[in-house]
Amino acid sequence: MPRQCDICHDARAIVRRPKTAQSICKECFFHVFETEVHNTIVSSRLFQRGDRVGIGASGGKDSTVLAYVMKTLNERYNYGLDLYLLSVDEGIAGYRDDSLETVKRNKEQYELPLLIVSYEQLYGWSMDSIVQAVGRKNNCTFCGVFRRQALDRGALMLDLDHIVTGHNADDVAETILMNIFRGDISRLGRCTEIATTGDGYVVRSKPFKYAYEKEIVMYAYLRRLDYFSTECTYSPNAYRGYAREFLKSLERVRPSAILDIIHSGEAMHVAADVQLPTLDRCERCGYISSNKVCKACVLLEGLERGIPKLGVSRTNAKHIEDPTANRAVDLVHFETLRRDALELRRIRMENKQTTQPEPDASCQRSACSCACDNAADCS
Ligand SMILES: Nc1ncnc2c1ncn2[C@@H]1O[C@H](COP(=O)(O)OP(=O)(O)OP(=O)(O)O)[C@@H](O)[C@H]1O
Repeated sequence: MPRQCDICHDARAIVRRPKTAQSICKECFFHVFETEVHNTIVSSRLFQRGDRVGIGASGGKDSTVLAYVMKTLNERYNYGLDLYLLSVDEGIAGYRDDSLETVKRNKEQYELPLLIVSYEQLYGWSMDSIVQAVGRKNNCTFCGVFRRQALDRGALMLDLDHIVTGHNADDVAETILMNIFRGDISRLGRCTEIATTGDGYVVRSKPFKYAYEKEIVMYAYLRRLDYFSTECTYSPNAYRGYAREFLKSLERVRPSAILDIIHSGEAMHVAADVQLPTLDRCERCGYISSNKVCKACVLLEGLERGIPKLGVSRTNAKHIEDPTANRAVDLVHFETLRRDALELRRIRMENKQTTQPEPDASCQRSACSCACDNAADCS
């Protein structure tokens, strides 16, 4: 006889939750998955009403589920967020161009505005051309550093308050393990935080911090979401690969290992007398950096001078030229982007004020979209 759902005791169970070992039906699975993400958002106070939130959208399963769930929760619980899709085109033919087609379909399906920024446009180099210059060995370093900054640049172009990414519990646990193995305590502290200030202007957070990758895949499958599932054509990050293997082997014996590692990481504290790197702004492009020149600028200089290894290791980074020297590709300074964003905001506020409807004195509703600025559905 088919097993009944452990939650509603009515429908047939079709999912066994790795997190709790419960066997549950499809509707209960959707409900618990979405409610857990909502609880994470509320208990961490991730957003404020009116926030402009960009969803880092790669077209893969995590960010596609994130876009769907963020839209659903925003409507269900009336968060009052303005949601956007923000994608980075790294310039990887046969991979990112195809996954961005998925994001363009998601834009229509979820009715969310989309901005795509590309490495070519921002840095003058696509990943395909970087790999030609660097080879396959260290290309992930370039991609990771450039993507992080590209998302922050895109966020300023859209005047966002916040970026959410689809990093899930498995990703967080892997990163904790990697930072422990490397003894990188400053990163260890940051990687367990659910929200960070990224470039110093835009908050960045991981609403899926406690969501298991397996459940995200199940959710995407059961909701029949449109996502892209091919792996990147270039070599995967080898070190993360080891941490992932190790985590998977722990999860096989003890499924709670993923959450256990996250909670242990959260409980670790750096002793007060340990000196951590201080963050300042890059002298060239204004991006947040613990050195005079940020990693992206050093990597770019290496590419332009034909010494692509410059910046790949920490010691090489010291051999850069005069930090103020002109280069072939000048990144738009972050302060310029920031000023443009503030100007955009000013114009938007002005437009909002001139197009506001007159307050409706007779309106008695608590949820109201007339000028009393409550919420939706005031008739
Ligand atoms: N090209 C991109 N454009 C926008 N956001 C991105 C891009 N690549 C990654 N991200 C963001 O960073 C998160 C983690 O990226 P990662 O490369 O680890 O991919 P992933 O675990 O395969 O996620 P996904 O399934 O969403 O591709 C993604 O969920 C997404 O929010």
